[in-house]
Amino acid sequence: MPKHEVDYSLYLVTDSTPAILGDADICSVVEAALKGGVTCVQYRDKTSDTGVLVSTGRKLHEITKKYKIPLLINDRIDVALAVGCEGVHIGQDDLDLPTARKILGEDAIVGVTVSNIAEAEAATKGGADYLGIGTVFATSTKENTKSIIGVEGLQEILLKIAAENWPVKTVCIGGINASNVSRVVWQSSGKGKSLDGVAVVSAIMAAKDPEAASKELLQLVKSPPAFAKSVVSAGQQKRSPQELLSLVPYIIKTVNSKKPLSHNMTNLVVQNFAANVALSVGASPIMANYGEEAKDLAKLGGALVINMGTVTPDGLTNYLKALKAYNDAGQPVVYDPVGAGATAVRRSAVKSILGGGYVDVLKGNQSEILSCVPGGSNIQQRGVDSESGNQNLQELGSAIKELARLRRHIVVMTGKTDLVTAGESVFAIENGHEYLGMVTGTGCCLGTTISAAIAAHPNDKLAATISAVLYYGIAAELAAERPDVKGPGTFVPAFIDELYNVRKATVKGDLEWLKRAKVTVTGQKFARFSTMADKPQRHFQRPAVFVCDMQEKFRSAIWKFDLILRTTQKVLRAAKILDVPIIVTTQNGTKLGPTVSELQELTADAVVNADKTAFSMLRVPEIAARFPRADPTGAAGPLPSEVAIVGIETHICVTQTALDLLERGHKVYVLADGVSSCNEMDARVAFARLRAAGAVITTSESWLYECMGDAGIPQFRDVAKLVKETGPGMKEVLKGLISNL
Ligand SMILES: Cc1ncc(COP(=O)(O)OP(=O)(O)O)c(N)n1
Ligand SMILES: Cc1ncsc1CCOP(=O)(O)O
Repeated sequence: MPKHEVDYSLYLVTDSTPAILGDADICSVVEAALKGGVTCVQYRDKTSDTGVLVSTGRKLHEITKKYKIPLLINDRIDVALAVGCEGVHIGQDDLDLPTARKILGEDAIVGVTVSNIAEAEAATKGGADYLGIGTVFATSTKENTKSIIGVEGLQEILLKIAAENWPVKTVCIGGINASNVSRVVWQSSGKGKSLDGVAVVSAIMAAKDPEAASKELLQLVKSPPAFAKSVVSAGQQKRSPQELLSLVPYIIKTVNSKKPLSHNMTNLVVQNFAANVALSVGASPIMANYGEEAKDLAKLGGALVINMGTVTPDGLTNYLKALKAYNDAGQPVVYDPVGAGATAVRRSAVKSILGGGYVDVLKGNQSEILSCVPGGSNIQQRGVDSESGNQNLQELGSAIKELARLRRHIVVMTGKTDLVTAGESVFAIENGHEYLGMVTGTGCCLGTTISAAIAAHPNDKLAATISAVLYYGIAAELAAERPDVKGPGTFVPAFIDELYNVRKATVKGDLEWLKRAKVTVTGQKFARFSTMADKPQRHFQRPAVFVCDMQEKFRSAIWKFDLILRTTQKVLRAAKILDVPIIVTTQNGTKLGPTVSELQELTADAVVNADKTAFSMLRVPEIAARFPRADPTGAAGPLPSEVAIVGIETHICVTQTALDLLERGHKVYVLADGVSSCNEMDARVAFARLRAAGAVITTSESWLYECMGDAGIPQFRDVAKLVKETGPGMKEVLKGLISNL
């Protein structure tokens, strides 16, 4: 097998010690593991003499050859030569890489252990085929490990490899097993960086059934963990503050109606305060610090808050148990690293928690968040200034953006200006009051408020988090302004009241409070919340584009498919310019193929991209959740969306989607130059039906101009340019598709 084709997905490293192998036979264990799907094997035997190493190595090679899987020898180049196997794995203290390469030749596979960027660079430049990155987690299999690097150390090395485009494969090693493998693989991928596989010893060599263990591990390597299904998408991050503001009432109302569980593992000082805040914001609090309970609690659809304000060794064990339980259940977690940089114990607790699971939201003040930057932050802690052009605010924004990207979660940095990011835009929120900083526990209770919002909105955690921060800050302003509030002491009960009052007002449709919102993308002007009565910035308040089932298999069957494809491309390009969310579906993708290749890149940022079997796109739960029953006043539901539909087939999926949207009170634009059916007549009849049902049948160009509403909007020039560029082609589309409708 050419070495560039080696699959490192599940790399078995053997161990012959009784503590791991027991009395099993190494060859039988390796063969069982190969049957289970192991993709690469390393013979690692630290105790046998050379004769045994060579004879066992030869036996193992006979077996691995049968499965067409490469065999490597740990440390010993002489043994690898004697066995005639595919290569070696060398550590930092073994024979050097150039010598190994010289002896074994270019065709041999040479892997090198690395635990930091400098070692990774030297090994890559020295011609290593792959890097064994570790030790990730402490493991009893190898006690004399130089450094435990955690998932963060692993991520840092992978990021560097991606940034430098180093041509080297990567596996991680150390403490990898079925309970953490999909998380580690997932946390190590994204933004160009990824692992090629994982290396394990005890998870297979010590397993009762090595074949079953290998099968399970391989499956876990290839499947994302439960919590990955609802991470913030690129499309969600591109929304404007205005768009996010318009979601706040809906988010607060959903917390009110769902009453989600807010499971607080919080410090001794704020237990009571946090429980009362949870009740005021409409959540159902449980203050449960015993980790064993978390498995059951995680099944109740809520969110977990880990607040390490009064951390203890027992507390840490309990946090890690709860974190795992919520991760396994795919339920969200907020982590508040209280006092993170203050003591060595807390610094180590931060590492354990961030390395021990996935947190959806990391929330803390400036110094706490900067203490969570791997390797420490270079930013001088000067205090957050409110000016949008402020240098420090920009710097802090960049630091938390990096942090959010690295861990693929949301970061909330509180201060005079609160900053929120999921790795792209940094949203700055300037609501709140100085009393918040004069009362113990207000920061902690923001974590509780965020937990309620993300539990109620697991599919849009960014909007939920921003809503929670705004709601909390504005309630504080309202409380501080009350005549009965004389200082921090009287502020506390008033604040709890105002959290309650704002929620109740929102449920009744009174959104006056939200006009105080000051949210912006750092460096830009504040967005203002506008009700429908205020002058909208864009003609359409809540536009969206639905791309229905534009799949490979339909290409030849659909009447004028190539023409509707051109329209779809134009509409999607315009949607990107206008920041209009894109929703995509495929119908029975395994059978009918993916979305056509021409639309892959244009739909990469779609806020939903789902496969379905039902004909209506609204039957996809994720889409249905985004387009619930609307209310034109915004009082009894979100404001109506204005949805443009392109895709196929006009008389089936497009029709059913349009009817479902209309039934939920949304406005529907069916773009006649962007939809089609196999049979032209079916499409014509469908148009008549849709028009009668209240849909607007129009052209893409008309919809785009209506969507913009005003040539004064900043995006107008780009959209007009796009329309002009595609003009001649579109004439053909219109003639071909709708001249005879
Ligand atoms: C795939 C893989 N990665 C790392 C190691 C560790 O090798 P080394 O540093 O030489 O330590 P020992 O294995 O000799 O204890 C490995 N063996 N395989
Ligand atoms: C060989 C090696 N190198 C770093 S950790 C390790 C042992 C990994 O063993 P396990 O998979 O049982 O944790």
